[in-house]
Amino acid sequence: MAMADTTQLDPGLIPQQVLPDQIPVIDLAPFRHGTLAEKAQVAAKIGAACRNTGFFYIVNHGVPPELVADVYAQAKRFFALPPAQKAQIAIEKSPCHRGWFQVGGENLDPRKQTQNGDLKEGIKIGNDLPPTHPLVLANTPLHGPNQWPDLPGWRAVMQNYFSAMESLGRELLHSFALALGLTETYFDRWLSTPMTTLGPLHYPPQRGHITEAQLGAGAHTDFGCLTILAQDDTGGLQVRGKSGAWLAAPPIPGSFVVNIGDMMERWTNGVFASTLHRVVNASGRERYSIPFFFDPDFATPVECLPTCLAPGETPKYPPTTAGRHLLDKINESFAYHQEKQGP
Ligand SMILES: O=C(O)CCC(=O)C(=O)O
Ligand SMILES: [Fe+2]
Repeated sequence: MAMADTTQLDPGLIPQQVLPDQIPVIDLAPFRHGTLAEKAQVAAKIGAACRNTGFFYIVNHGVPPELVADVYAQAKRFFALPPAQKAQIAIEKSPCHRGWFQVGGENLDPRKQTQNGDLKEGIKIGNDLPPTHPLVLANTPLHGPNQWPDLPGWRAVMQNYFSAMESLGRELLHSFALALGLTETYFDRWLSTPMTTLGPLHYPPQRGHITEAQLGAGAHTDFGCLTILAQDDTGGLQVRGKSGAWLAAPPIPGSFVVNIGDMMERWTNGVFASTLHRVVNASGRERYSIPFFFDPDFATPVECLPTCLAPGETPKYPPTTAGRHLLDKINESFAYHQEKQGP
């Protein structure tokens, strides 16, 4: 392929093939429909993955494949618009971090990517709260209305997917609670108005000599509690294994990739791992992915969970809140957001 010939990967960017125990494929059906014992077995597998690389695939998750296909179709429809039309919903116009960001608008590895941000564009879609919602009236950062493009049918598809993923996120938090020795519904008290974000991404093909100075997505850990990712068949997602080697996390049809973010690592005092990952799109093709970030209510206290402190141990992190934690992380990655400090 002529295009691939012009692409040269820095040797450090070539991943190892993943072994099944490094990023396991977990069948969620027995968790969704099974007996208590079957649920406990699935939770134990999820707990083992969260304590290891913090990454796993889920299958039989209950989200219809047609809905996932519709979201890809609508995301591609938006990204194919002329830039001026996309800019009508530019994220810079939003008081609550919603809308389109252009290629380079997010920089997930500012230490290595000193000249350019990530080689991807994206859209941030959150919980669409009206101006009269008490949290919006109280000027709570990151809460408010979405910016919707003027594309018939677009909003309905995104909202359907958003709801399906929110339900799945709640279910996964149930499994996390069981895996941590807590009651299944332990986290539910902090999920009244969870800070959830659907963020379709488009990675243009990357050519030439590819180095860490600009990747599709620079090496980073996710900010929040948990991420549920749909990736297309292009490949390019890499996860840093416990040994320090970069592992390929290839597409598996019908699956989602689930991973732990920094907030969950902090909440569990490091019991669950928030692991570096990155996207190297050397395919010569466009790549699309659809991450969904699931975080609890803004005011949630994030301090060492009761089951995560061994006798004699002290917490590794001072207490914070979910909102403060997310604002700090967003400010590190989105230059435009830095003046929006929050409380
Ligand atoms: O596109 C992907 O496969 C991963 C994206 C990602 O890691 C992120 O947006 O946090
Ligand atoms: Fe990520």
